[in-house]
Amino acid sequence: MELKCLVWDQCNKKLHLSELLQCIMRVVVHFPLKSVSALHWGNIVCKNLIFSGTTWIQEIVDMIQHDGDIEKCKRATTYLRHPFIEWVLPGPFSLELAEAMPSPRTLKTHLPVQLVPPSFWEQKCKIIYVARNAKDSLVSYYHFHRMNKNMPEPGTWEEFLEKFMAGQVLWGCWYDHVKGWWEAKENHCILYLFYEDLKEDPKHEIQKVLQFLEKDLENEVLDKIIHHTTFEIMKDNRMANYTFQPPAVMDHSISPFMRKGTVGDWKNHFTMAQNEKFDEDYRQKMARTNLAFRMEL
Ligand SMILES: Nc1ncnc2c1ncn2[C@@H]1O[C@H](COP(=O)(O)OS(=O)(=O)O)[C@@H](OP(=O)(O)O)[C@H]1O
Repeated sequence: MELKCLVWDQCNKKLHLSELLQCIMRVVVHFPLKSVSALHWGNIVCKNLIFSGTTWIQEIVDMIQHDGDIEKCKRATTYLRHPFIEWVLPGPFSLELAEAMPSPRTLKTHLPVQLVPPSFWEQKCKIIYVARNAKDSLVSYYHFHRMNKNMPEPGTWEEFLEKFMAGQVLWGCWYDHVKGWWEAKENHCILYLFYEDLKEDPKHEIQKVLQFLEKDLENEVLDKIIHHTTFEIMKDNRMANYTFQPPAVMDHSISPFMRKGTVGDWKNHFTMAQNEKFDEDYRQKMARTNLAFRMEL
């Protein structure tokens, strides 16, 4: 609750994005909102989500944009192919990378809808949002905190569960994030996908992406994209599985980035009591939306 107020208060006062993000995400971001707004982004496809299959949709979009050419999609790591606009990385700054790329560029962001640079809307960027059910997102996020040394210590599973429910995690409150983007799709160019649907029927969901990006590919190429973007293949793809990060940043021996890639792993983490408490809280927070998730397939 506190975090949510902080975001809105500071947005209303038009503070710099860097100040906002330092508060919210405890990372240092060097570009102020003004300079981001002033950029001409062109026709960008970007993905906005919170620990829900970003890397997966990035690979799908890249394969689509390169007509299923696997070698071209292995030209660089995920980070370099798709600048992560709010994250400061060693090496070239994400924004510089983005500016050097020809349109249509593909960018990555986890920002909640109210923090997206206004130019995204002004330039009518195409946005693909992938949402994942809260319980699996939470489990995945917890393990990511354990293995990623740039993230705050998650504490115990029980402690992290409480923080998640309270929205006291990086990129803010899951409930507000998914609802915010769900509402925004009524007025903007947003394709809202669900991780569970992608898992259940990748062909159907990738066809939606093709249509959204106004691309037409042969059936054979589509099958190639489906295969190349399966969990098993991506787990072995060094350009997508984050093993390119040194262990001091991501320690895959604690928990691999490509961990399980399933729906329903939350059942291996929640106790019965935790599940009941979570469900009750969830009902309240999601009461006034028609946005519905599947917790299992
Ligand atoms: N191809 C494919 N199929 C199924 N699942 C996949 C795939 N690629 C990534 N993943 C899973 O997505 C989880 C990581 O989420 P993100 O990519 O959004 O992480 S990040 O926020 O961008 O760092 C993480 O989920 P968990 O395995 O449940 O932890 C990844 O395994």
